Amino acid sequence: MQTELIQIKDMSFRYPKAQVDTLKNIDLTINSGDYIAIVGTSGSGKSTLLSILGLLNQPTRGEYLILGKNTGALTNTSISLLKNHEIGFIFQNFNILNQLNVFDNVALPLSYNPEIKRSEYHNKVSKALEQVRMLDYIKRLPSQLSGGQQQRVAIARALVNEPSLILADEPTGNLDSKNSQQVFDLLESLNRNGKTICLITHDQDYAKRAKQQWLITDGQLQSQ
Ligand SMILES: Nc1ncnc2c1ncn2[C@@H]1O[C@H](COP(=O)(O)OP(=O)(O)OP(=O)(O)O)[C@@H](O)[C@H]1O
Repeated sequence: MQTELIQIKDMSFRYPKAQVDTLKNIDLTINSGDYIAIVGTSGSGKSTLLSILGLLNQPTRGEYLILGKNTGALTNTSISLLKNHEIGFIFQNFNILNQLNVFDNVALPLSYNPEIKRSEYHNKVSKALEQVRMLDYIKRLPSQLSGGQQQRVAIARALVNEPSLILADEPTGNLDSKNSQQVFDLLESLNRNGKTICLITHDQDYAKRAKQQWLITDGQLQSQ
């Protein structure tokens, strides 16, 4: 049975000191197991919507619920915990730390999770690296990996806490077409295995590979 993971209700967002709303009256439901793509041109509001979904910004009006919890009613500490436990981020520029090896990069989100003991790190990191077929590279530094491999490490880091939702912001923006294919194949296989994915992209062709498409135009979201 599908459960409602994310509910956004009549939500608008305005940046401090801005004259107009960047996001306007958005309604969006994401169920567990969904794979949705949000497409839009530059400046349409994709990253802003992602910042709301990822709990980096709070709506100015309207509601954002995760697993039935109204995020507007939570303390900053609860928001941080929710972000760390329930959301895995994948960015265009990988955002992995060059001075840390693959193991330490993937383990990073675990260190913000007080419920996880150090003795559990190895199993959890190995499991995440196995899912992206990077276990053989566990001791390497990022500089010893290709761009595609670095992005797979970043995906493992997004998976390590077993979050409810994966948010992928232009995950192949810095990759060639072969590596991009591999990343999308990987996202699809994660989704087949039950992961809920929200992809943000300006690329219609990649968006079509998701199960559902939404278009954002000038801060307004509509189903495709
Ligand atoms: N910190 C900010 N303060 C004020 N306005 C902002 C801020 N960040 C973004 N904006 C504005 O909000 C609008 C949407 O920006 P956003 O970055 O969400 O678009 P985008 O669709 O992700 O664009 P791109 O594809 O170029 O990354 C733009 O008009 C932008 O100028």
